[in-house]
Amino acid sequence: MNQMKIAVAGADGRMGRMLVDALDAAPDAVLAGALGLAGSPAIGQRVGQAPGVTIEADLAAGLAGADYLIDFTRPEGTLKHLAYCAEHGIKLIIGTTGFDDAGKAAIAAAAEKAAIMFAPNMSVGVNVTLKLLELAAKSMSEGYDIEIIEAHHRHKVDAPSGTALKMGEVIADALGRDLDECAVYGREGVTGERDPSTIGFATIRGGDIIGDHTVLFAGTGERIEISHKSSSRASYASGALRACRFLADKATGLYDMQDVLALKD
Ligand SMILES: NC(=O)C1=CN([C@@H]2O[C@H](COP(=O)(O)OP(=O)(O)OC[C@H]3O[C@@H](n4cnc5c(N)ncnc54)[C@H](OP(=O)(O)O)[C@@H]3O)[C@@H](O)[C@H]2O)C=CC1
Ligand SMILES: O=C(O)C1=N[C@H](C(=O)O)C[C@H](O)C1
Repeated sequence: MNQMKIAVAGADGRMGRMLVDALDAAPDAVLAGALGLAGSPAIGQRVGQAPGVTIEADLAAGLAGADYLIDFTRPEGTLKHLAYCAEHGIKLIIGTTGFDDAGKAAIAAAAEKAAIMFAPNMSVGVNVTLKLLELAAKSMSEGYDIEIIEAHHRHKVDAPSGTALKMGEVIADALGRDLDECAVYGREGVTGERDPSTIGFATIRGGDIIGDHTVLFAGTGERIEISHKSSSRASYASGALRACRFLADKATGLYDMQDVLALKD
């Protein structure tokens, strides 16, 4: 079998370790390289079951044998990796969240030179939930207040989560609204009555919560809650491998998990 040669960025991180394990278990893929942050004690450490793979800070060394890079790091790290992958035609699977508009534009531009998967949540369940939210928002466009509540572990550095923001975008699009104009990120003090055109966000951080998202449609006399709860990071890792398989025959272009799961209209 022709195995996919996949490198992992942030190989010593929570998702990086999970991805290395998933690659070790995948019959159609092999860990072909590993990247770490320069200065980290992880540099030079051996990872995975494939012989000779060590965590490298130097991109040329870490990516020498790879056709794919899976990157769950930080926006500044991903953008550095992005430039290298675009230049060398390495397919890039981006799970990192917290990009600003300039970062997102750089990803779109790089997709003209390499195939890129960019999704704030690679789990099948969350991506099906996005589809359910589109339907719910269209059916409850009047008379329902929409609030998005997310909870994550104490180490998470960005808020709201990339998934919560994506949920907001999907709902705003379905309602013909612009999320930048209607999002309310937290409330404090005398806020006045709720504006029905807004989409509210609430963020919880604590302990080892892997990732919970609930969208509340609160009407008169009833409320609907659509929730997804992660109980293992394995679902993100298996989604990332599925994304690699999807990119196998793509040379360029920007894709998301809705493409992988054929959930686009
Ligand atoms: N799309 C999805 O399905 C999912 C997305 N995520 C996202 O993935 C990202 C990583 O999450 P998680 O694994 O929990 O985070 P961790 O902090 O556990 O891991 C991050 C890794 O990236 C490395 N890193 C940090 N900064 C840089 C940099 N500037 N350049 C290169 N490498 C860097 C870290 O190195 P060091 O340890 O030395 O700091 C570490 O190895 C987050 O943005 C998170 O939101 C998470 C889960 C699922
Ligand atoms: O940082 C995390 O852990 C997660 N981040 C992603 C996000 O910001 O949505 C995906 C998942 O919720 C876990």
